[in-house]
Amino acid sequence: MLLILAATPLETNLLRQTMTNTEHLSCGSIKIIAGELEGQQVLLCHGGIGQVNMALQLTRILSVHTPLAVFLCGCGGSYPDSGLRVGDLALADVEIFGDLGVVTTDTFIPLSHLNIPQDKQLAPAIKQSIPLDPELCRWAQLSLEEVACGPFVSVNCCSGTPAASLDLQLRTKGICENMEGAAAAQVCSEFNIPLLELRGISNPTGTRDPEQWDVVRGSAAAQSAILKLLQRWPDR
Ligand SMILES: O=C(O)c1cccc(C(=O)CC[C@H]2O[C@@H](n3cnc4c(=O)[nH]cnc43)[C@H](O)[C@@H]2O)c1
Repeated sequence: MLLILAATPLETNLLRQTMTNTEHLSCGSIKIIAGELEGQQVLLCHGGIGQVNMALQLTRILSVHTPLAVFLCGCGGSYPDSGLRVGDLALADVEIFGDLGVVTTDTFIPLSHLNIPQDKQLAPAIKQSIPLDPELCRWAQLSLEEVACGPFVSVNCCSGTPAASLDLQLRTKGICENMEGAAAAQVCSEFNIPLLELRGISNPTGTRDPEQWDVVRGSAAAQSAILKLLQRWPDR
């Protein structure tokens, strides 16, 4: 069984319409839809917007269910030099906690670069970035015709100005910004479950001009790619 996850129901419309033999389950306060998609047994659910929502809900689900892999999908913002446009598809090879650190007058210091004493016996280590399963990522890249693969950046504070967007791009070399991926990557790594993250571009980062945003188009691109991957998923 595979777990398909998105932040919001808007990002799973197409998948939910395509699902067959559905059954509604609950896991605490989370609603899970169990069913079939492209011949695969799947669970589909929504983690909510933001890293805390996603970490909490995914932890709840993985405490009860053990999927072969988690497919995280949704929309995201493209960084200026990524070459990505609205409707394009992006695949994460690593997830970076983009705003975990300290803003000073002239720079940003990642939390991992501060000399914070750590005792890994007593507390979890600081993680600034989390690589996603390389085998799954490579398989997805080969299975999809047009997809840009690169670092994704998860933020609590989105890049709403050109300066913020450029700064994050330069610091992280990221191609796509979002608000949940790094949290999902950390939870999946804790549970030893491979994560694949695919996002359709809904907007360029650095602007809040509604003319340049299309969440429906971005979300549709990611969902179409998920359906394609399910058709090609090898029986394991
Ligand atoms: O109104 C704004 O300025 C604004 C800025 C960033 C995101 C939003 C959203 O309503 C979408 C949040 C949702 O979509 C993902 N997402 C899409 N584009 C971006 C982005 O440029 N930066 C960060 N997250 C983005 C995100 O994963 C959320 O789930 C509104």
